[in-house]
Amino acid sequence: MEVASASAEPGRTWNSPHWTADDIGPDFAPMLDAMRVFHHRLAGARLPDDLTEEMRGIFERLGERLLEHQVPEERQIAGRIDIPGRGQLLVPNYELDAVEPDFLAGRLTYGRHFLGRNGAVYGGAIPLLFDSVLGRLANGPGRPASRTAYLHVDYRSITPIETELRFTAEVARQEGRKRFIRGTLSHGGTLCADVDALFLVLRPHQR
Ligand SMILES: CCCCCCCCCCCCCC(=O)SCCNC(=O)CCNC(=O)[C@H](O)C(C)(C)COP(=O)(O)OP(=O)(O)OC[C@H]1O[C@@H](n2cnc3c(N)ncnc32)[C@H](O)[C@@H]1OP(=O)(O)O
Repeated sequence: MEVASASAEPGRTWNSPHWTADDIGPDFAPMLDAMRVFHHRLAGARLPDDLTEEMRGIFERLGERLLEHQVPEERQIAGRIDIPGRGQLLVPNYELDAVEPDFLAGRLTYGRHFLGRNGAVYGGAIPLLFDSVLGRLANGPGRPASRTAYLHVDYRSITPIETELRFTAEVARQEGRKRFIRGTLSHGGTLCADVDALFLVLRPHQR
C-alpha cells in the first residue's frame, strides 16, 4: 500500500484522496457499514448481563488484534478515502446528490446512535455534519487547504433521527484567505438548522 498524495506538501488540498477504493480491499467498507449498524442497535438496546459479558470479551480480543496493525497518521485509512463516510465512523454517513465548484447538496439519515432525547438528533452531531460537508466544499478540487475558523449553527427546529434529511452548502464569498460558506439542514419543507462558517486558507507554515 503506497501513500497516493501527502497533505503536508505545497499546493496541498484536503480534497486529494490519499487512498482509493482499490487500496482497502473489498471488505473494508462493508465492515464499517456493519459497525455503523452495530452502533445504532447498541444505542437502542437493553442488554442482558450474559450478552454484555460476551461482547466485552469479543471487543477486548479484537482490540488486541488491532494493536499490531497501528500505523502513523499519514498511512491510516480512516478519514482519508473517498468512500461514503470517508472510511471513518465519527461523522454520520451521507450521500452527495449535487457536486459543483461552489455548491454541494446531499442526503443523510441520523440513526439511533445519534439520538439526543425525544427522537431528536444530539445537537453536537449537527455541527459535526456541517464541518464535514462545508469543509469538503472549502477544500474542494483546486482549492488550497483551509481550516475551520468558526461554525455558527442556528437550531431552527427539532432534527428527527431515522428520517431522511437534506443538506446544502454553498460558498457565499471569498475575501483573500477567508472563505465564507453557509449551509442548511432540512426535513421535508422544514428547516432544522443552518450554518454560517469561515474557513481560512492555511499559510505555508500552518498544517
Ligand atoms: C478523502 C476525500 C474527501 C476529502 C474531503 C475533505 C473534507 C474535509 C472535511 C473536514 C474539514 C474539517 C476542518 C476542521 O475541522 S479544521 C479543525 C478545526 N479548526 C481549528 O482547529 C482551527 C484552529 N485555529 C487556527 O488554526 C487559527 O486560528 C486559524 C488558522 C483559523 C487562523 O489563524 P491565522 O493565524 O492563519 O489567521 P489570523 O489569526 O491572522 O486571522 C486572519 C484573518 O481571519 C480572521 N479570523 C481568524 N479567526 C477568526 C474567527 N474565529 N472569527 C472571525 N474572524 C477570524 C482574523 O480576524 C483575520 O482577519 P483580518 O484582520 O485579516 O481581516
